[in-house]
Amino acid sequence: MELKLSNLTKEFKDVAAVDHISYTMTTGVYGLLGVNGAGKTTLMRMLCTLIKPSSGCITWNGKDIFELDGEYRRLLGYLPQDFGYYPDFTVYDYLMYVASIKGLRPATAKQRTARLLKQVGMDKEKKKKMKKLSGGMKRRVGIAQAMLNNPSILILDEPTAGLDPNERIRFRNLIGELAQERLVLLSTHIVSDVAYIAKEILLMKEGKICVAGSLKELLAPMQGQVWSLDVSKEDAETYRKNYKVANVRIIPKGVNLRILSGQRPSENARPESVLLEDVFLHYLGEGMVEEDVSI
Ligand SMILES: Nc1ncnc2c1ncn2[C@@H]1O[C@H](COP(=O)(O)OP(=O)(O)OP(=O)(O)O)[C@@H](O)[C@H]1O
Repeated sequence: MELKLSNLTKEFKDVAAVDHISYTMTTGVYGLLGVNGAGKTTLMRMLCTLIKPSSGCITWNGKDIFELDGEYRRLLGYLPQDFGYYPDFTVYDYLMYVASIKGLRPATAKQRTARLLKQVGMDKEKKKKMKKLSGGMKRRVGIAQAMLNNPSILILDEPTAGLDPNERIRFRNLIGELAQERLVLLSTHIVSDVAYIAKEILLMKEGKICVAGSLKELLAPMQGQVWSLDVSKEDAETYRKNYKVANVRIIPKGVNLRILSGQRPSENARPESVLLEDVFLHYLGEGMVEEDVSI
């Protein structure tokens, strides 16, 4: 099983939303990480054959996916960022309806729906109307609908958007489970969504993959470049101007900074182990501020 992107490009008027991407994926979870506007959705929509590339190609086991057409789409499950549902349908009826659109026979549809409702933990809620579900529950139904045809390729666009931390963990576990026998590509701008479960993480910026690999491979080159430093509020401002600061935390004596630097930024700086957040900042240029710190 191999999904291969070769020199894949999608241009809209004056923007290259996806810019000459080449990458090969097999089974397991692939995490596509990038800030808003990086090109994640455009890439995923091409992988779902919803839009055609401007140039380059995507092949599944060596064959162009647009030529495979329906044959490819039968292997595909997709959860778009805003997935449409009928608010007055119950969860069960909604899934049965999607199953019929996907061309499943009624007996298979019933069987799959029952199994998926259990797998995504929505069995008890199956008679609830879609409009009455929480954000996390809706997302779980979203995954279930994408899984109805037992796809070999599962594409999830921002599946954890709007979820609380518990739902996020639950979701990660579910995705990890589903990826045992299929290719799962999941986009997010939340680092922790992919840090634990992705076999490979692709960092995307301005239409390009700037770095990709396993968590270990992404962390290794940055060892020895992450520091923790306690400073006064006044000094913090200077450090923030002069260094990439991955995190700012108020402490009783002032401010604790997490600094990315090839050189020790101060004698008092303590080395820290690298996190995926640091890699994100290093390549994508955005850090995190834990608290409201107007310094
Ligand atoms: N149909 C379109 N027409 C014109 N420009 C578009 C179109 N779709 C996307 N773009 C542009 O392409 C770029 C990438 O957008 P895309 O939605 O793929 O990014 P993203 O990484 O999914 O962002 P987000 O996390 O905000 O959804 C953006 O500059 C966007 O404005």
